[in-house]
This record gives sequence, C-alpha cells and structure tokens, in this order.
Amino acid sequence: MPSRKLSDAFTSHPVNLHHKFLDLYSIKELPETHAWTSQLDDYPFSGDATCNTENVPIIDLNNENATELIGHACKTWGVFQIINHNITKNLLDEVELAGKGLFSLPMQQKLRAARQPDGVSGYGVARISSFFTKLMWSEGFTITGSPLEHARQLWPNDYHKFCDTIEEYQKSMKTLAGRLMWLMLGSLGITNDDVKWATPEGGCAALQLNSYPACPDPGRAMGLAAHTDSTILTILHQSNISGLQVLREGTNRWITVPPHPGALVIHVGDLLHILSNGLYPSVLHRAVVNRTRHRLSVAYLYGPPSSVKISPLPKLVDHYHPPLYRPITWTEYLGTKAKHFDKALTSVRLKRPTKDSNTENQMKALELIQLRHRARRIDVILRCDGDGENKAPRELLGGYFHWHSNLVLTCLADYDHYYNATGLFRLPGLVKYLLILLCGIISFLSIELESDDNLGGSEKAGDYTLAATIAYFSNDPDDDDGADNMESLKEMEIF
Ligand SMILES: O=C(O)CCC(=O)C(=O)O
Ligand SMILES: [Fe+2]
Repeated sequence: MPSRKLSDAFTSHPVNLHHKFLDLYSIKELPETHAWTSQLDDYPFSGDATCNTENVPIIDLNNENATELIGHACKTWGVFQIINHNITKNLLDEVELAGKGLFSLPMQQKLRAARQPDGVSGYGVARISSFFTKLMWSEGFTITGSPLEHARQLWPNDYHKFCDTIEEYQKSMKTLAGRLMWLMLGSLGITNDDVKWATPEGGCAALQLNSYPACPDPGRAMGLAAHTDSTILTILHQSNISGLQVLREGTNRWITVPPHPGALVIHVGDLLHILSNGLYPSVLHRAVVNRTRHRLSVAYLYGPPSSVKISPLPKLVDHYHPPLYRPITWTEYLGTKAKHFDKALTSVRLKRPTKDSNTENQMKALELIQLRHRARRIDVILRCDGDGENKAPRELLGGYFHWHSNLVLTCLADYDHYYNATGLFRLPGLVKYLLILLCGIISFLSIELESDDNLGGSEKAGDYTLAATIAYFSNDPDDDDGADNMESLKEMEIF
C-alpha cells in the first residue's frame, strides 16, 4: 500500500542530525565541521566560477505572452523570476519578519520544535546534510499544513501573530502556485482535460524558512549545498540579500540570481521534470553566504496531491518520445530523494533499449518471422492437400485472404527485423499500424469465411494470424510487453 501523506515520506529513511546543531550566530571563526573545500566534494563546488554574463529571465505575469515566456524559461533555464504576481510587498515583509523572529530565538527554545528524525516539519539543519561530510552554514524550519502546533511549542503564550502571517502567506502562495503550474503546463499544450488532479483545491505544499547567518569565512562555507527541489515548482522569496545561485543548463557555471525588488524566484522541480518527460529540467541550485549580513529565504514547495501518481503526461509521449520516468507519488519520490539524493531522478528513470535489448528485439522479430513462415507453410500444405477441389468459393476466398494477410505480416516482420538489425530506416508508425490493422481485419474475414467445414487447420492458422497481429502490435522496441506477447503466442501451441 503506497504511503498517502507527505509525513510518511521519511519513515523508512530517518536522519538523526540532532547532534549537529550549533548556534551559528555566536561563532567568530569557521569551525572545521563547516569548512568546505573544492576537493571535498566535486558536486557542490563543481563549476565554482560564477558568472553573470546572462541573467535569469524576469517575467511580468501581466505580459500577454507570459505563457510562451515561461515555457521558454522553463526549457532553457529551469528557473525564472516573476513580477506582478499579486503578492503584496506587505505580506512578503511580514513573512520575512516572522522568519527572523523565529530564528532569533535562543537555541533551546527552537529545539522545542525540532524536526523528528523521520518527520517532515519542524526546526533543523537541512535534511540533505546527511549526504555531506561537512555541515552547512544555515538552519531551517519546515511547515506542512497548520503552523499551530509548532508555533505553540515555540511561543506558548504568543503564537497568534506567527500563525496568522504564515497562514495568510500559505493561502496566497497556493493560489499563485496553482496559477503558475497552469502557465507552465499550458506552455506545454496541456489543458484541464489532461491533468484531472490539478484543481485549485488540489495540490500539496510545504513552507521552508531558511536562515543564513553572517559567516566569518564565507569563501569556505556553504549555505545550502547544490540540489534540485522535489516539487512541481518552488516559489522562493529571497530577502534583498543575494545568495541564490543556479547552475546554467549545459554549462559548468553558477549564475547568481540577484534579488529584484518585489520579484519571486520560480524553480522547476523534479516532478515537473517528470511530468514534462524531461522537457523542463529541474534546476540545480545552491545558496552561498556572506560575511556581514544575515540572509533569510522563504521557499513554498508545491506539488501534487500526495497520493497521485505522477508520470510523463500522455500528450507529451509518443512512439518517438517514449516515457522516460515511471509513475511515482510525491510521498514516494521524497522517500527516493531521501535515499538517493542527486540520483533520485535517475533512479525513477525507465531503462531505454540498450544494445542488448535491441538484440533482444531483433531476436523477437526473427522469431516472429520464423513463426509466420511456418504458418504459411501449413497453409500451403492444407491448400495443396487435394481439399482444394472440394472447397466452396467462399472458403477459397477465405484462404486467399488469409494467405495475403500472412504475406503482408511476414513482409512487415522482415522489414522490422531489417530495421532493427541495421537501424537504417523506419517505416512511419502510423503506416505500419494501418497495414497491421488491415491484416487483422483480413484474418478475421478469412476465419469467418473458412470456419464451418473440414479446414480446421486453416482455421487455426487464421486464429494464429490474428494472435500474431496482436503480438506484432506489441512487438515494439520500446514496449516491454512484447516478450510477454511472444510467450502467450507460443503457449497457444497452434503448431
Ligand atoms: O535560500 C535560497 O536561496 C535557496 C533555498 C532553497 O533552495 C530551498 O529551500 O530549497
Ligand atoms: Fe531548493
């Protein structure tokens, strides 16, 4: 039974990082536990050179071409900033203040709301910390659903203000996230009919407050190590202090996303990467720290209802664009991420035909050819058996039909075998399927016409032609069921 709630995500991958809490605000010298070096880990520091010769697109949501601009940004960057998003400056300031209030509490007080090792919400170091030997120069607070329980732990008598602000922010973010998701999906040609779960009420989310205290040695520290978000999309509010960097698609360079007054940063997350069948890549990003200023960011992590299976959208999948990822719920994906981290997307990727499976397909095609040749031989034997003289005209017509559908199928099998063996040229799928469909109809007619007397063998051959037609439909290089169909075909033991 798959897990239904987001909070179930980490039960099988708990991380105990409680011993790692340090009060970063009072430290005057970077401790060894927090000193990152480029040799330490090739991943977070690779592409160390930052360069801003190009800028992350800023898109005005009032622009009449917003959908196209967003589509282009998702495809080429996986990140963009938005303005005119209808979230008031006042609300952005309030949520920032709420976060600052929380992180400025004494450590003992914050620890009252510490995240459980197998939990999602609460105070703690970044969950991805368990994948690194060095610690990050940050602390975080995650809120899923109502902030009430944690707020009461933090401020037993005075939690209302925090709760009101967070709840208002969550409400506004949900509306904006739904709107953005539809702009993103719309830019892929997806409509409401294609994604039934994407309703205004649907969708799950978590709010992540990140705090990056001023750091005595920012060049050797890491605020938040490179990662992609396990979301459909993330709406990030960064205070007016820069720190967010994204890895430019196809390069090895980190680009700083400069704070733009009133703008919100939107990340393509792993689940949109899956839904779009890889067309919109999730963006790799990290947060760096600075020597003098405390930086705060608020990430709204938006995803589908937690028990909905996410897979490449059927509209974006066809013979030439087979699905790249297997279906997975958000909860399951979070569990996968907790286990595999940066290999999570790869771990849900479907295996593409390799050289070996191509060989397998060639074998399948060859087997099919051999079976078809046998069918033809039996047909010929039956027809030359002397019965021919006694046949009624419609039976002869049936035999004729049968013979020809056999012939076309055999040619197609030969052709596909040739294609698979040489990779030279492929018959357009539609033409192939139309021909096969025609064969199926002809075979059916041939059974109807031949059915009622002494041509039992030929009737079986007719059955066989139909079965082979079905198998042929499935005998596709990208279809794992092809082998099963061949097996059931053999099990029929027609010959
Ligand atoms: O603080 C930032 O700029 C990045 C935060 C982030 O990536 C996250 O919360 O997932
Ligand atoms: Fe992130």
